[in-house]
Amino acid sequence: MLEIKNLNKSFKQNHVLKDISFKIEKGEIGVLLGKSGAGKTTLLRCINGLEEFDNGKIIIDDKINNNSKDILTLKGKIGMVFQNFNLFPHLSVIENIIEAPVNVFKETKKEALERSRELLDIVDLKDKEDFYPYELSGGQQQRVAIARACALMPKVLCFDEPTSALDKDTIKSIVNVMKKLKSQGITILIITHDIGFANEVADKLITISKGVVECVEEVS
Ligand SMILES: Nc1ncnc2c1ncn2[C@@H]1O[C@H](COP(=O)(O)OP(=O)(O)OP(=O)(O)O)[C@@H](O)[C@H]1O
Repeated sequence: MLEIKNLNKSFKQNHVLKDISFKIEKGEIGVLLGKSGAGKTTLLRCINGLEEFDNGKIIIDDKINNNSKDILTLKGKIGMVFQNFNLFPHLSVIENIIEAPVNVFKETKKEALERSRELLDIVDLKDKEDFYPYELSGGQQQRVAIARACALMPKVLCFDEPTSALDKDTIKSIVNVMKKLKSQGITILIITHDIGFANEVADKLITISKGVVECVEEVS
């Protein structure tokens, strides 16, 4: 579950996020819509702890982040898949996925490898574990990035424009992966300008206009 309560964020005099509040239940997909400059990326960066916010709360299950100093309480609970995937070019697919669990979270390699292979199965890339990012298509790299973010077992997974630069069939495979993750109880938040994709995956459409939540719509 991800809940944002009365979150405010300014860059100097520019009040970019104004009293943002909404909630996405466990295993739901929320999509953030809004014109360029509305504040979507800034909100995602606040949720991920990449940006400090002025006041308000970010709640993930039973953990509360009142401001960025509390982000440690949420560490590992939020995963992020970036628009450019951010894979390590010199590491193979499986090495990319186990890197953070082993080096940052000090899991044993055996443990990390086991879960990574399960994740590669979910993203349908079982046969690509020894490939390097440059040997993969854009959609395959996207799926590796998703598996890597999931390797830390996040409660909430955020995506910034996951379908930009992908063709229709590849988008379909990303939709399938998202639905599988959702069925495992992961809460997902996506920024997209792709309305067709939004309608296909979203349980909730959250529209932001000039830093204000304009409407929250349940999708049946
Ligand atoms: N680091 C920063 N310093 C100052 N102002 C910023 C910074 N980052 C974003 N802004 C401002 O915050 C506002 C919202 O930007 P943001 O990138 O969140 O919009 P967006 O909805 O994600 O837009 P897009 O769809 O074009 O990516 C803009 O007015 C932008 O100029």
